[in-house]
Amino acid sequence: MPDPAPHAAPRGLVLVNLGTPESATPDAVRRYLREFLTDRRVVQIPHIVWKPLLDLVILPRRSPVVAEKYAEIWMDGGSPLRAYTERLAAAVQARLPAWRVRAAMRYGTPAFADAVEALQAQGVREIVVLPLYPQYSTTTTGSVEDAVAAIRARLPGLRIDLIPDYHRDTRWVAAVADSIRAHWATHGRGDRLLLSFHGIPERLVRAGDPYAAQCEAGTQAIAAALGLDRDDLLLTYQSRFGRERWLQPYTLTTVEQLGREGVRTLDVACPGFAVDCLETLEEIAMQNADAFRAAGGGEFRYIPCLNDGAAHAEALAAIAGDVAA
Ligand SMILES: C=CC1=C(C)c2cc3[nH]c(cc4nc(cc5[nH]c(cc1n2)c(C)c5CCC(=O)O)C(CCC(=O)O)=C4C)c(C)c3C=C
Ligand SMILES: [Fe+2]
Ligand SMILES: [Fe+2]
Repeated sequence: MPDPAPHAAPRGLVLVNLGTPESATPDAVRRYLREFLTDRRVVQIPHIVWKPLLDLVILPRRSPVVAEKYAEIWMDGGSPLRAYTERLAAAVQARLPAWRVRAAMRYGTPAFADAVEALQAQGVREIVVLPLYPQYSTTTTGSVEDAVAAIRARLPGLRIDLIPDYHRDTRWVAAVADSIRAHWATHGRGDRLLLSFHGIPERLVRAGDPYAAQCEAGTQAIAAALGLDRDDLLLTYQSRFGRERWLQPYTLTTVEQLGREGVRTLDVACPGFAVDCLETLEEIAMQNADAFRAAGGGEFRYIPCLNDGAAHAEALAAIAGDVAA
């Protein structure tokens, strides 16, 4: 391939994460949850039933409780999910000088459509969209695909490619394995290693969502990269919402069981989350850690997400570069 012409239009890369409230207040949490939980990719209950339930019961009850949880993890740069995603985009930009890299959120700000339009205004004609979900799910990546379809219809002159998943990409797997090894180098290897992924309803997997299979395949790849057998790792699912049966085993039930068994040191990583957020910093590192100890367990050692670390930025830059090659 010849080098691109010196005045070739720059390529765009949009790293898309879920979204998060603007502030740790009940009002901001309510606005965020309302947008998120009315996406039909996320909740499939007919709106005629779901909207009144959401507005009259779920949001009034949940928003103040969840706002307090956000307040416990809030950072100087705002919500951890947004702050880390923006730092990650800057770290990827540093590795792709010929590109224009932006962070965007599927719900809330910086809005995905605004990021794409800003790139277009900078002269970008080809955009790679990288949802920050290593494993594909209709509930997450599928929703970003909907947003891409809407933009394509509105801006037909743009070429937009989307990376559906990277759960077995060797560079990403190596970055996760290295982060676990680095934790062991500092703290020593724990008695057990558990990988906790965000859950989804089992119903969606039965209907064809590949998410669970990708969590399993990624776990096998991470085990192999660590030189372990698959049986040396536990894979569990967290963050259940609602009454339906979600993917099993549940993280909370498992850590309580491990605590009852008297496990002294438990290492926990969350490789489905690109960056730390409410579901890792509060649910795992606080709630699940407390539950483990209350059940009789010893030390619960949370291994942070890849966040804006060099290995992560390099892996994502390489994954995006492959699409454009
Ligand atoms: C309604 C059901 C939900 C599905 C399905 C779901 C799938 C899903 N979510 C993530 C990643 C994240 N979820 C986060 C928060 C969060 N998720 C749900 C519900 C569902 N998620 C809710 C209601 C919330 C908000 C918190 C709460 O009210 O309990 C976050 C963190 C956001 C933050 O601001 O820090 C992430 C990230 C994945 C990967 C996924 C499916 C695979
Ligand atoms: Fe979620
Ligand atoms: Fe949660």
